[in-house]
Amino acid sequence: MSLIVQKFGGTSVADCEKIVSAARKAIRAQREGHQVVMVVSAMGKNTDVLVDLAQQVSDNPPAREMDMLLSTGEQVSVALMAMAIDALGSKAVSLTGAQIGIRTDSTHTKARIRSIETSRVKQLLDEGNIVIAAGFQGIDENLNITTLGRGGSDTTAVALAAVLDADSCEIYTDVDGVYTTDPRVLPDARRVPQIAYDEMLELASLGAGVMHSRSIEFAKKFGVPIHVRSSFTDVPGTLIVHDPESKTRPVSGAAITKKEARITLEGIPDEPGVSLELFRRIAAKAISVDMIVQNISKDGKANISFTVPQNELKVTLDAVKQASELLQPENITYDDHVSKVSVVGLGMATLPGVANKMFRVLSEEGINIQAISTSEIKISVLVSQADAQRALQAVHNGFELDITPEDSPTEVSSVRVRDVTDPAIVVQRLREMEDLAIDDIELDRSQALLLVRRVPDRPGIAAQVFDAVASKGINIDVIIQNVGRDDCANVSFTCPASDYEKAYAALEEVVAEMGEGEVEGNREAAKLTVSGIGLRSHTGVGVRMFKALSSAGINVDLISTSEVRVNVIVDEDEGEPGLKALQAAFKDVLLDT
Ligand SMILES: Nc1ncnc2c1ncn2[C@@H]1O[C@H](COP(=O)(O)OP(=O)(O)O)[C@@H](O)[C@H]1O
Ligand SMILES: N[C@@H](CC(=O)OP(=O)(O)O)C(=O)O
Repeated sequence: MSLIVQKFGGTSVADCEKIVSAARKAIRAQREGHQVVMVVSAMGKNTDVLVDLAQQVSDNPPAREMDMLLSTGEQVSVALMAMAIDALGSKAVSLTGAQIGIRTDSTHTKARIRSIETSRVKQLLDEGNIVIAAGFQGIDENLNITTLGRGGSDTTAVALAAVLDADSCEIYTDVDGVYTTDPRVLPDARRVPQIAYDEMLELASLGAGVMHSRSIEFAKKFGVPIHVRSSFTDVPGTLIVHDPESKTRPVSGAAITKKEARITLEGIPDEPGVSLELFRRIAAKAISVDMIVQNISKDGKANISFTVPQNELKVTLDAVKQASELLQPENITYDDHVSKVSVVGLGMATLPGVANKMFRVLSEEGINIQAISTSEIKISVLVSQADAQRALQAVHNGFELDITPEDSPTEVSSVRVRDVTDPAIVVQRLREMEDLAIDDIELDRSQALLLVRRVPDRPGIAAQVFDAVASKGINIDVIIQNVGRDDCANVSFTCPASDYEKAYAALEEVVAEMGEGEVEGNREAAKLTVSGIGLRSHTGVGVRMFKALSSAGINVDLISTSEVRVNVIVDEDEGEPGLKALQAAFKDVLLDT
């Protein structure tokens, strides 16, 4: 008999009428012959209400007690759901995370799943029940209640689908699928019939709140197709699978994170181990650092900027202060009113010209780019919060995301291509639940690194620089722009070493036109890439990387991060030893491919 996991988010169970309607959906699926596991979130904005209550009694509520409190929201809704199903004449049993046996680590409010018991759920299903699981919660080894981070019910649903070998994992929500960008922010966003795991992973981690990014990590790792659909209509929705919607489009979606904070350390030593000292302390506080931007140094000094969620600025600054005792930065600056606008697409890796197009579109809108970070399948820019909405609209129009690609699939089908249900595989899945998985560690020795230092920090600069380079037919790889001092910015990028001279000449022309800036470069650079799943959400990945490189005495010139890749640029002669150091550092999590 096939098994379906159906997840209903807060908006889909916001009132009793909606609970009854969700109950009907589950009963219908059961009558069609499926076993049904429901995963249910807290009603409406109930979790926010609970957070608010906590803040009324304490400025700094203990994380353990937050979990005790927040988990009650889901307990209310699962019980009501079971009652609704019972009243409609079907059998149902509700279970908390602990009752299912969702074991997590002890990182309260951001716990990671370690294993899931399946026996009780399976038995209840075999007895003809609809099993209703409380989303977003688990229990640690000391029986403390934990929660998986805001939005974590998606992760509960996909994790249950993975361990139960479900045929389908349906995410019911208040939108009828995944859109090219948040339809509430941009009304001309378009629903896509299909999107690739890697794209959704990046989009979710860059602000597309429709899915919790860790749920996509699970789905990708275990090959679970996710079907996002509406609780209120029968529109076919969106399938999240391995392949993208279109093979001809470079960009599949855009996202915005409105509330970010940027922190910059100016004038720190440009030596092996510096990044490690900084990010080790931040990772110890379980903060996911985003958009790390490091520029190569002048006079032995480097600048590092990075972003964190606005509400984590204070804790991050504490960690930065600790690191500063050792690093002695000349200056620390921060801005807690920045937004990040990103475009994502698997096609970007092979179709050229995406970056300069994005910068051009923003420049035409007169929007100043404060920082840039790119990886193979995403480009992110940091802009002021006041410009964010206009920036999103401009890139959405610029990449014609509102227009359906010609090769877009016409049908959405959520049936899983089942792999072999070998008990040994399931046991292994349980053991590996949320482990870091590295697919590959690569060394690319054919890169050159170029830098334009001290360009004026005003709208249109990035467009001017990258239009000039692109017009010479040069394929740009990683781009980094950092916040500079004295209203100046530094722009770095890599390109094939064979194009180094051409790129250098193009930059000199641009600098001459601008009347400001200095060009520098290194024809002999190497790119080291670690790719896998959960690189950003596993806060220790950067630390492991920087530790390995610094122990081998290797200095990092430039860093770019994304959810699925971390790239570092080093001198070419340090490429080979760097590769060996990274292979040794990630040996335990490197997948055999
Ligand atoms: N790319 C996107 N596609 C669809 N919805 C998105 C996207 N980005 C953000 N969203 C937002 O995600 C919301 C659904 O997520 P959420 O409110 O967490 O729902 P639920 O309560 O069902 O978990 C939508 O209402 C929409 O505003
Ligand atoms: N109720 C939790 C967990 C969750 O995933 O909710 P939703 O499915 O409504 O995003 C939260 O608000 O974070």
